[in-house]
Amino acid sequence: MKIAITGKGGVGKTTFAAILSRLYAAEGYRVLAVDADPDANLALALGFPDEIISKIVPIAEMKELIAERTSTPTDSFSKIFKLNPQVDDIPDKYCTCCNGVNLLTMGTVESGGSGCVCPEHVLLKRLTSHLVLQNKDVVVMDMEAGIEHLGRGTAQGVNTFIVVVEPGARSLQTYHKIKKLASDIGIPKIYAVGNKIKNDLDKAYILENIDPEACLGFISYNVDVVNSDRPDQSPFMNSKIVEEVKAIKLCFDLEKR
Ligand SMILES: Nc1ncnc2c1ncn2[C@@H]1O[C@H](COP(=O)(O)OP(=O)(O)OP(=O)(O)O)[C@@H](O)[C@H]1O
Repeated sequence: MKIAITGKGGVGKTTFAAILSRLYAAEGYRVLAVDADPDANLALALGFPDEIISKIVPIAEMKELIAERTSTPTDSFSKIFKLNPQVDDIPDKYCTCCNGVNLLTMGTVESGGSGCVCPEHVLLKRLTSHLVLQNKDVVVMDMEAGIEHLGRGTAQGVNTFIVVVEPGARSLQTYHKIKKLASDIGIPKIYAVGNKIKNDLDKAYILENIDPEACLGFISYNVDVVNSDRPDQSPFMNSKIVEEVKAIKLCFDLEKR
């Protein structure tokens, strides 16, 4: 199963992706968590210690690897390069494992843009679409905020989108844009998780503005989660949010059965 966690900026994608990854790992799944959001720090949210985080090099910054796989020189990338670089060995060789979760950090393609075709981008795109899955494998991708990445095809090969929404009009607007784009790339149904919920009115507002059957559940606004966004902390240490994500995961697993 390859799940992309998407949504507007700051809604809680990284928090949710980290807890979901840890929950699948605790059940014995081989979990590959992919940090595809240049603004996120999925390693931190997963509870990786500082000494491990400081050694992580994003794939997009591995100039020699990109040059070797796309057959371009490292110093000045030529305009001619391989569009089908070998990527099958990359997850095993370059991911960092901690707390039962294998993490692959994609990084930023500086020269990006919606139509970007450069060696770095070609490698990342091929990598996400070729993450090979076996029976008990789950790939959880923490996506860049918004919808531009869908246009760039970063989510190729993903079979499920979970959109994190908060009770606000802009976040729900993003949900509808993602729904449309997902359907354009052949994903008929997307799911939603309501985050930062303060009361029943928040829940009702979300349910009125999305397809109610797409809603997997809600996560309460929790000030301890804000405080867990610090080194050597993780939202996974907060039992209340973990229980809420467990209930959401159960609903999702039943849907997918
Ligand atoms: N349920 C919650 N209650 C309170 N704060 C939360 C909750 N979920 C997430 N947050 C806080 O909201 C902020 C944004 O969360 P997070 O980084 O997970 O969002 P994101 O969607 O990945 O953001 P970005 O788009 O910037 O990558 C963080 O400070 C996080 O601690």
